[in-house]
Amino acid sequence: MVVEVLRLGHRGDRDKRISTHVALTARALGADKIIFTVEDKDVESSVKKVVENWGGDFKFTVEKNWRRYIREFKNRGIVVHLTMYGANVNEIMPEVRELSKDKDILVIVGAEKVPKDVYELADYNISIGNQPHSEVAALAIFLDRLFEGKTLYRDFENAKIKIIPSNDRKVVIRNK
Ligand SMILES: C[S@@+](CC[C@H](N)C(=O)[O-])C[C@H]1O[C@@H](n2cnc3c(N)ncnc32)[C@H](O)[C@@H]1O
Repeated sequence: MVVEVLRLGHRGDRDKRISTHVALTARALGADKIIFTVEDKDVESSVKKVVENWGGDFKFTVEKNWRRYIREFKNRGIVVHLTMYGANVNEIMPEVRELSKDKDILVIVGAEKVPKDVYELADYNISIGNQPHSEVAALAIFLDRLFEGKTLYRDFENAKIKIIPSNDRKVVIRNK
């Protein structure tokens, strides 16, 4: 299964930090690729620097024609839109996990108001509770439920920096 995250919208300076966090959270919690719908070279270079230092093969792309991307994705996988209006993640996740055994997943998270047709394009509109919070939190919980915690142990290939988990000190390995 390949997991991709579509970051729908990005309001320039205002969203630089949170959009970067969406991408880093996607990578750290098991997604393979992030797709932005708006170009931002600063965000792109921050994410690429993390990949260069911390390893793995996480992809960063920009797709301005995101509706076409979603439609084409549906030929190979399922589309999940995270929204506070959706069906509760607790009820819907077993079904999504079952489908993920032989299908890829595209997870959509918004920045500002999400256009109405996204709700129709998505196969699943899923809420992480029905209170407004953050796309970073919503994405983190969704991915953690999808992978059932396993990606928290993931090793990233070709990492220049690696942490050895420790309860009482910082242990960092740097590969030249
Ligand atoms: C700050 S919110 C803006 C939402 C916007 N007001 C709207 O009506 O779509 C940004 C994104 O966070 C995610 N989000 C926020 N709260 C959520 C929740 N309770 N469940 C799932 N996703 C949520 C959604 O992906 C949303 O598009």
